[in-house]
Amino acid sequence: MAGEKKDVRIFETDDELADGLAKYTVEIFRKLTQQKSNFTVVLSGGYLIQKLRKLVEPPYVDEIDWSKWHVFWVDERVVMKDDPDSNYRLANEGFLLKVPIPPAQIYAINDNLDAEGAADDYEAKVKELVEHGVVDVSPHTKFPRFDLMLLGIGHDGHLASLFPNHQLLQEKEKWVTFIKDSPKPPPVRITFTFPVINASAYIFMVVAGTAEVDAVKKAVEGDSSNDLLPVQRVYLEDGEFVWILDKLAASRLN
Ligand SMILES: O=C(O)[C@H](O)[C@@H](O)[C@H](O)[C@H](O)COP(=O)(O)O
Repeated sequence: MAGEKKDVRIFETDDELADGLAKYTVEIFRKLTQQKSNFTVVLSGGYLIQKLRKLVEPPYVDEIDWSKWHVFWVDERVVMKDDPDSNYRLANEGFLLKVPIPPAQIYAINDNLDAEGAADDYEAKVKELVEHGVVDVSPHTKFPRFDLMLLGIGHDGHLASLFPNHQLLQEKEKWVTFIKDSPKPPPVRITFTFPVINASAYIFMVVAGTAEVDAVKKAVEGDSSNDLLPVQRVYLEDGEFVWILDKLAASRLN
């Protein structure tokens, strides 16, 4: 994670973090939609969704033109959309149902397909949206360039479904791929690859509580080991990576 601008914002309480996350999301939305009419947002699963709770309340909810939003998932579990493990379901119930984003602009995975089929289908969908000018494209790498990725990490430093020491960390061609042996259950998932993540305009990495303190310290402060965590392998070619932490997640930072 060298190269790009690194920004660390620390909040005292969970409510202040949710407030800050809503405020920065509004700021980025306003900034980017001065030039264009679409705002492409990528969500992870995990507790990120619950941290978006202030964005769906006044004043923030009224500061966004939700008709401009197009919503994607950085990773998804290969389960039915109504399964308790579905990241779509989590986001839908905790966030999307509370805001007027046109349903056709919410891109869930096809839950009738197996992992490989769902990954190919999702990549084809993103390609179509690139062709129609909905999703931008990186002028350097030709990978899709999403406006804002709202992500979380695991205690092992994974992001999306890109886990330590897994061969998917090496994927350089595909936009979307699949995994059948995820160490975090459930095992079968699809995920965006590093080249897609690295093409993003903004990433907000939201971490709260003590579970990921070591991963946060290693990623934010760096270390001399060659054993990079997945989150340390993010290298935004032309973007901004913002850590949004509560004071517990930041408690081991110098
Ligand atoms: O499907 C998933 O498991 C998530 O999308 C995953 O990428 C998540 O963002 C991190 O694992 C952090 O999860 P927690 O917030 O639960 O720690």
